[in-house]
Amino acid sequence: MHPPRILLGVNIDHIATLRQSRGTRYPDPLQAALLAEEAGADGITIHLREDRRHIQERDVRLLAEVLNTRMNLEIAVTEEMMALAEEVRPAHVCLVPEKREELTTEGGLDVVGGFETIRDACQRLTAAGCEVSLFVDPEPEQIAAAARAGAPVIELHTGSYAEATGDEAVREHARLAAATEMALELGLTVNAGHGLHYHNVEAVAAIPGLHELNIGHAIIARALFVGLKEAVSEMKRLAIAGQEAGFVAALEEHDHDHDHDDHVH
Ligand SMILES: CC(=O)[C@@H](O)[C@H](O)COP(=O)(O)O
Ligand SMILES: NCC(=O)COP(=O)(O)O
Repeated sequence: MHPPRILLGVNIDHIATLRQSRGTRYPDPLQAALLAEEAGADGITIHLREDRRHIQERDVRLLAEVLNTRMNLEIAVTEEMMALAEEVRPAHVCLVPEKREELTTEGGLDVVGGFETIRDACQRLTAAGCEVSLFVDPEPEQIAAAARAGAPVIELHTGSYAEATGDEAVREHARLAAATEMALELGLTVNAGHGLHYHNVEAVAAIPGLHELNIGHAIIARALFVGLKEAVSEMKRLAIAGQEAGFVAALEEHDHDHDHDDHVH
């Protein structure tokens, strides 16, 4: 059976990065979110960092009022962030690790190490009506812990894949595929994101069973040259093409295995 179409969540953090770099009112993340939705974004992702380097609390509250799709709010597991999420109640909350000195999110959440805190956070957010996702590296023990913690969704950190080249990229891609398969077997919904761009997105979208890709930096960067709507719709087209190619490849592999079995018997 044909899988449901893969979804694209557009991360608009870096619209706010540009605004904050001068303390102006522009460019406005709200305007970006609405344009992205018009271009086909299935959801809008924002990361409210503790240092407020880009998205501000005001953006979160205003976006909650104007979005036509769904908000995916990325936050660290701190009391301040948890209280805000419980108040705003975004459709999705993705719990992420955070370091002040990092340029961008460097690794996945350590669900094994912080199990009780993360399990309690999942319970609180679920009680507030949010669907919780945990941003994890493609590591079996982290995925198993995410399922035990009660998160219905994980987002696989694709940063290591995005940074790799040659054989290492092939290995990282295989890790993502194996992690997706394992998570699906545990009944989790599997999203993926970080560092995806116009040249590597198709291979990730081809992994069977992925639900949604969250992509920001590359889309906002391309928007400078082609406009945001074009940048979003091009990314969406590539994600869907990648998913389709993965589906065809899986069918061919299945047919090949059957032919092989027929010859053996
Ligand atoms: C958690 C994640 O991978 C990103 O969505 C995150 O938003 C990255 O943070 P910056 O946008 O600050 O790079
Ligand atoms: N969770 C990943 C995300 O939202 C976007 O990350 P990036 O494309 O800005 O690296």
